[in-house]
Amino acid sequence: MSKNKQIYFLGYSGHAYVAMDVAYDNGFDIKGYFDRQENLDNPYKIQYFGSEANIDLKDFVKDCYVFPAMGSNTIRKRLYSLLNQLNIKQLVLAHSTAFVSDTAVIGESTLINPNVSINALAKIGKACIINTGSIIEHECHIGNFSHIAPGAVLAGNVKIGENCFVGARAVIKQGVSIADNVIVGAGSVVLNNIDGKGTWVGNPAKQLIK
Ligand SMILES: CC(=O)SCCNC(=O)CCNC(=O)[C@H](O)C(C)(C)COP(=O)(O)OP(=O)(O)OC[C@H]1O[C@@H](n2cnc3c(N)ncnc32)[C@H](O)[C@@H]1OP(=O)(O)O
Repeated sequence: MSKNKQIYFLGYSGHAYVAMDVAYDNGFDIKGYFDRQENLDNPYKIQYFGSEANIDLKDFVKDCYVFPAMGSNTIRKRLYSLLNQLNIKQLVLAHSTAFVSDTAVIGESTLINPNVSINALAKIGKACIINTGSIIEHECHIGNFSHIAPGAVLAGNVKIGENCFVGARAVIKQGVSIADNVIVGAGSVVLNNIDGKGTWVGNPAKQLIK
């Protein structure tokens, strides 16, 4: 099979399983995975090659793609940066049931899961997760390493910073801007801008102070 259809994964747990389904949906041959520890369940019956930190990764993967598939924004950012430094081939993985406008711009190593809609002129950063069934409306911007969880809705012109997490089924009102490093709880409804980092929950969303 051509190297253009061969891919290695960094990480092999719940989030990676979903990303692997998207890779298979795109006709990729998964060559195996790197992780700190071997996944002994190995539900996809793929080969383990050890930790990416312990080998000459670029030489090992040659001209194949590598996808950072960790649910943690922080770890995904670190792995993305490693791939970038080593000049290893990265790509956008988008499931065939997702709608992505031709006018949308998507950064490399971003995962777009089944039944997502990404509408006109949206801009999505690098190594983001646009999770199952979420809706990213026209002209939304999402910063690098952010995760939009299943079923979340970003109405038109919403801006989300870097390293954010928008919980499952959260709704962000049109035109709202959210700063870097913000967490929005599952099912929360954000009606106003969020200017500093922190966790916001409820309808209307309020900052969670513990
Ligand atoms: C494929 C996937 O699985 S992707 C992952 C999808 N997962 C999600 O979307 C989950 C998102 N996470 C949440 O919503 C979490 O509850 C968080 C991050 C907002 C808060 O978590 P924690 O900091 O652990 O808060 P904790 O559970 O201690 O709750 C603190 C308070 O906030 C309230 N609260 C927590 N989450 C929410 C929420 N989503 N909406 C409203 N209130 C909430 C709690 O009821 C509690 O209130 P109390 O103090 O009056 O009892």
